[in-house]
Amino acid sequence: MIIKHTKIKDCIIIEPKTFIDKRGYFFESYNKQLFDLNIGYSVDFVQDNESYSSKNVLRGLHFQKGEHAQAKLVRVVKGEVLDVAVDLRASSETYGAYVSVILSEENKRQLFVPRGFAHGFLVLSDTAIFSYKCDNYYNKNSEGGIIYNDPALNIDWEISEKELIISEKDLELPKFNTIVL
Ligand SMILES: Cc1cn([C@H]2C[C@H](O)[C@@H](COP(=O)(O)OP(=O)(O)O[C@H]3O[C@H](C)C(=O)[C@H](O)[C@H]3O)O2)c(=O)[nH]c1=O
Repeated sequence: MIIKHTKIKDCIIIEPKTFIDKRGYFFESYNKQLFDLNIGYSVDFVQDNESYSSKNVLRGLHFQKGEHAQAKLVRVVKGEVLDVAVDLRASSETYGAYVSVILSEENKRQLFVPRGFAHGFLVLSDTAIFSYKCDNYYNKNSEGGIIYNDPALNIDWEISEKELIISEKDLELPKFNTIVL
């Protein structure tokens, strides 16, 4: 497992060791002992999610508020996405900053998004299967979000608005400077 730090403390890129032979490949997509050792603390994931999306679908930017906040370990099983995490931790020196990472079935890269972040992704390939672990259960009443194109975040999604496929719910998300965690 290779760990790569990003410009945001605690938001970590993980590249698992892949074993390739004439049959194909194998890699451990999650190993608690290795993960916790590299993250530096114990993360107890309790829920796995999977979504399937077509090209130009953008899901996000989402978070859960308060005690229902979720840390996520995200990866792409099929296809390729531009994955974005925004630091919403009020005491963080990178508050309001974001990291964007290409996650794909090819690079098998994973991104650990700690609690206190908004998360979203844009599908770059024809289709994408997105799979992730959460360390807290889904709680509909604590869902929050930020509109993906908020100038205050200035996220470069590298796509024009007219090409985007995005839910009505996500189009109505508030701006960064109005959110309450
Ligand atoms: C997240 C979630 C959703 N649902 C139900 C609620 C809706 O009826 C349906 C679709 O939910 P939603 O449109 O919120 O799905 P996404 O837009 O993929 O949401 C996710 O998108 C970004 C990328 C994230 O990081 C979050 O994990 C999550 O918010 O699944 C559940 O039953 N359990 C869940 O954990």
